[in-house]
Amino acid sequence: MLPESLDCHKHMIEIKNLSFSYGEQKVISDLNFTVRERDFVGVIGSNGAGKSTLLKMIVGLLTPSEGDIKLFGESVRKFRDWERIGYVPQKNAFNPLFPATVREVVLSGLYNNKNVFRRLSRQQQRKCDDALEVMRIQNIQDRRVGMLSGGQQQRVFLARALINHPDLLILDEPTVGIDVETQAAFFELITHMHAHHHMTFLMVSHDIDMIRNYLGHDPIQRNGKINFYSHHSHELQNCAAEDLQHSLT
Ligand SMILES: Nc1ncnc2c1ncn2[C@@H]1O[C@H](COP(=O)(O)OP(=O)(O)OP(=O)(O)O)[C@@H](O)[C@H]1O
Repeated sequence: MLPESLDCHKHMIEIKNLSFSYGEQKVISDLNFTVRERDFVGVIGSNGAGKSTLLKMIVGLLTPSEGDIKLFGESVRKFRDWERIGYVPQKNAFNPLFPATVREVVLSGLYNNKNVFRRLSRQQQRKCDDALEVMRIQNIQDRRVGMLSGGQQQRVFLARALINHPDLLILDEPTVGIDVETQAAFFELITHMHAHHHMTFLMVSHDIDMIRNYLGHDPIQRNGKINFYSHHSHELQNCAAEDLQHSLT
């Protein structure tokens, strides 16, 4: 562990004494956990362990029964800067009749209450082109999303999450329904983003091999049936070296 003075990595997510129950069923109990800038945290656990519930609390879709979550230093209850966070929920599926095209869905990642009715700028269209290219879906951008395969739809959701260049990407089993080849390419892409673009990741996955290969064999923390694996950049490199590397990439 580095001394406090060298820990220059900001806290992206701070979880304190967090508990959550659905009625009588307690799903998360007294969880304390911190995700720092540039960490890659993998969350593994059996079905029903509470992983999705945890992510939903982090992105403000569920309210904790007890405790608090801070995002970029601010309580999730007051947090408004959602553009800094990309979130891909589990088991997305569009109704086949859903009328939007791939491009429209990806662009919708840019909308907030303020600009939903504004004309999109050239820069925003470029961001969309970049996100489509990264997920290799430029060739299907004019197709209706409801008509695509599950794996193609998942790529659309990922492109939508990436369009704002978020600082923090939260992914709930992002490769479910994606073929093995695309899964490998996807993991390569996100590990590249982590290593070279200094993004922070929190990812639920059932792919224990991928998690262990990238984050090590032993969980750094357990809560009930949930195991947390992490690549702590702040423990592996000192900040000056990292900043130099950042300025060179
Ligand atoms: N809306 C809900 N109302 C009541 N109980 C729920 C609700 N959503 C989830 N649960 C229950 O809470 C528990 C945790 O569910 P959650 O979806 O967080 O688990 P998970 O670890 O993500 O599981 P999986 O790996 O199967 O996706 C399960 O027992 C589930 O049945």
